[in-house]
Amino acid sequence: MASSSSLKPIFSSPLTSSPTPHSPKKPSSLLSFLHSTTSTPISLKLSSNPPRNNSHPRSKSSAVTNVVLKTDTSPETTSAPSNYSQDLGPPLTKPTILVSEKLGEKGLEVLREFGHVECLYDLSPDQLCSKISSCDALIVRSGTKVTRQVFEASNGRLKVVGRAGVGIDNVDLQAATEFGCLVVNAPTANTVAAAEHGIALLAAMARNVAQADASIKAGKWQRNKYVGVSLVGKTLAVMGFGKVGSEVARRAKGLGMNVIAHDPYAPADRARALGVDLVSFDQAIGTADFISLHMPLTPATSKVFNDETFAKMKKGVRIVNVARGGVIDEDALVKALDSGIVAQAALDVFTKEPPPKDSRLVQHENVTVTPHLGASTKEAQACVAIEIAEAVVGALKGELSATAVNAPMVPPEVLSELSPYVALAEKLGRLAVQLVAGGSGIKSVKVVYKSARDPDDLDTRLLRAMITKGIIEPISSSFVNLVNADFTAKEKGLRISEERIVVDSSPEFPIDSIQVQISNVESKFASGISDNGDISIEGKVKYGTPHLTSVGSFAVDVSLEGNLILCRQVDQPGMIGQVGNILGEHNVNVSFMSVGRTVRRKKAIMAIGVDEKPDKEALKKIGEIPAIEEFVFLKL
Ligand SMILES: NC(=O)c1ccc[n+]([C@@H]2O[C@H](COP(=O)([O-])OP(=O)(O)OC[C@H]3O[C@@H](n4cnc5c(N)ncnc54)[C@H](O)[C@@H]3O)[C@@H](O)[C@H]2O)c1
Ligand SMILES: O=C(O)[C@H](O)COP(=O)(O)O
Repeated sequence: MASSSSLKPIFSSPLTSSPTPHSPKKPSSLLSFLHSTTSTPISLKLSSNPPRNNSHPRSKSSAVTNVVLKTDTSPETTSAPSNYSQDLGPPLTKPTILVSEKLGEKGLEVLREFGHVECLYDLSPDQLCSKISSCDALIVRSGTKVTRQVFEASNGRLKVVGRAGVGIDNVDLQAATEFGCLVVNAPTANTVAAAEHGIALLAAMARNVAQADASIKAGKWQRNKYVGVSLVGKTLAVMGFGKVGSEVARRAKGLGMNVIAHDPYAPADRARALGVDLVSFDQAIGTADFISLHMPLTPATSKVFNDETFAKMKKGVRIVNVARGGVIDEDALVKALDSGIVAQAALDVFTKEPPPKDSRLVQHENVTVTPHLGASTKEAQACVAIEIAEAVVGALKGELSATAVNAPMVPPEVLSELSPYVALAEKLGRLAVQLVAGGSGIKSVKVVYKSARDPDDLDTRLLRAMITKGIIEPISSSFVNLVNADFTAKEKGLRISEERIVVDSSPEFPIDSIQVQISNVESKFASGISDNGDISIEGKVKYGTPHLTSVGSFAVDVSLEGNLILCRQVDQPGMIGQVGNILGEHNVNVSFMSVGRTVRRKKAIMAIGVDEKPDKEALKKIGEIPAIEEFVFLKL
């Protein structure tokens, strides 16, 4: 509801430095969405903020002592985290990239061309935590645990974690998301290597290769002891029919095996195309002679092979695991081996790596082991290194990453089409929140997108993220980006609902207008309240730039650049001149002006775009003009 006391001038807290006038820039990069306020007036600043003890997700004022892009836009005037956006050309300092496990030389070359690369292997958790606050990116394999403590210790500096491989179970994704840190992986480069290793273990296990090798090297000649079993004609159950699983299936078919698979999410036609039947979990484990594991380690798959499930297997089954040790309850497997339910196992991965030296499982005579070598071929490692280096450099440069694990994937063509609307979305969020009295207590925001396109043909995730950023950043110390927008909104109890309305306009443009409504709050500016009692503002993209087109029930038309003064006045001649004169006397340059009224000679709203923030004296004089009933100064 509008407060009746809102007829007084509203002063926002002053900027700590004067903004440099700039034309709005289109956010040309993902990092713009990830790490900076988009298309706002930007000035290059050297920031040497003292470290702040931020207990939670990336604060805007996090400690950075390098060049940052500071956006002088929020009422709280806090500095944005360091940024290497392409928008302003190459960064003045090189980002620091920590590589904590061995990475192929070609990948390191890609990294060195872009940043300062530090290869520090075998860091303890404490060492990693103390190093990470000076790093912009971290590249790991499966041996480094990227825990919540690592993100906390990074103090907001870590922008991207690159996993040089597939499995991201060693990265705390929830924490990464909360801290707005992008996680990328290299999902395809080691697929064939892992599949080949699975087949190698399958054959080696069936023919006792490792045991026979050890025996002959120990001076024995045990031809009868190491009689094997044949693969041809046997049933192989592939558990997890993804990239590696399907390559294993293809190869096993070539060996003459009957292949079935279990994967709750795999499309049946892909399996059928390889001549593989998708079956239930129980059917797979109950009928297979060999079981090969290829699912990820998740809460749902953790120890999914346990006493109960081993009991359902065909006696004498043989198991290969090149996925993750954690999917097997290792104590249960030892029991199943001892009882003969499982005749043999071949394991490349373990719950704890390396496994304890005295592990009964590793030492079991019917078990063949390798030290997590699935991805370790020269070819795969060369490809993985290049793939992850390019992904990390791309993310630091602000390019879209095709392998982001914790951010919505927006195809480049959609991104380029949405760019001006992304800028509009953030500005509308930023304006709407500044109309709220007290600036806080917002619980419910509705966003209405009007578009000529079918609602299903409109991906609004980026826009929602930027509206969230626009609303939250001015009123809190949270740093919001594409990765953590939904999380941050939820954490703050802010419900953002979206409505898409199909309108009769040109489908050439993805969006006709965006309206932001904030309900159940009081407003500093009574005229910002629409007929339904919500603060409501609407904007459009015109000539490629964001425009404000309505405030409450008043139509205006002002380009969203610089700052904005909204006045409600009696609709009478001379108002523009009076306000313009005051601003001119105080050396404030007016960039745009628009007047909208509901009824002639009654009430009108004047929207004035200004390059500089008027001083208190100028704002006081505007407030003293008798016909001005209320006004508000807003920073974009
Ligand atoms: N040993 C190694 O060096 C090595 C190398 C590469 C991959 N891997 C591991 O192999 C696994 C598979 O890798 P990928 O590249 O094929 O991944 P992927 O994502 O392409 O395939 C995983 C498949 O598992 C399926 N799945 C998920 N939950 C399941 C469940 N409860 N039951 C059955 N299937 C389920 C998914 O639908 C998906 O199809 C991962 O754990 C990865 O980390 C290990
Ligand atoms: O998930 C993976 O990509 C594999 O397990 C490979 O892990 P590595 O990079 O530690 O060899």
